[in-house]
Amino acid sequence: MNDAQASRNTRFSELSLEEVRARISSFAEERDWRQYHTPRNLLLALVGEVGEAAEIFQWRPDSELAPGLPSFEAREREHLGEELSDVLLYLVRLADVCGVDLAAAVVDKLGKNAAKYPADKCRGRADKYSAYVELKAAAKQAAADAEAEAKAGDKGGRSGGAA
Ligand SMILES: Nc1ccn([C@H]2C[C@H](O)[C@@H](COP(=O)(O)OP(=O)(O)OP(=O)(O)O)O2)c(=O)n1
Repeated sequence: MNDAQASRNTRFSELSLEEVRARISSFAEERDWRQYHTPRNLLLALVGEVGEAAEIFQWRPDSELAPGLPSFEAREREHLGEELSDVLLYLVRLADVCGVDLAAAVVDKLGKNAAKYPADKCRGRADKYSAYVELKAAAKQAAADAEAEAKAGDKGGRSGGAA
């Protein structure tokens, strides 16, 4: 990573997925909108908002879309933030009404991704994991090990947990 790339890296403000879940849930309840927030409607709304985010990029030259979007004006970056927020809000709400613990699912998926794409084998290559045929068995074993470890930790946590 060069200096220009490093200087673009910013941290997000603190916000948990649980807080987002609770706030969009209250927003819907206060408006009696649970009736509209069905899994299908929310998935369609999510895809629609992805399209709105895509509209911001479409037809622009590659030179304007370098990482960090250096040529974007403040209002354009704010607009992008609004559309990405809509995507996140509908995604979290969709997970909620589908009974998916999105925070847990994300942590689990990150672990699976790491097992499928070992850094030492994949660094600098964008191949799909299936290209690493010789690694598949090892990745599967690593995923199984991670699951067994998580289960063991879970049991330990439960048995040692408070009331
Ligand atoms: N039935 C609805 C309607 C809206 N929202 C919330 C979630 C989104 O964050 C935002 C979406 O609002 P709009 O449909 O008005 O979409 P935009 O904010 O993108 O407005 P526009 O389409 O004018 O750009 O409001 C919601 O939860 N449920």
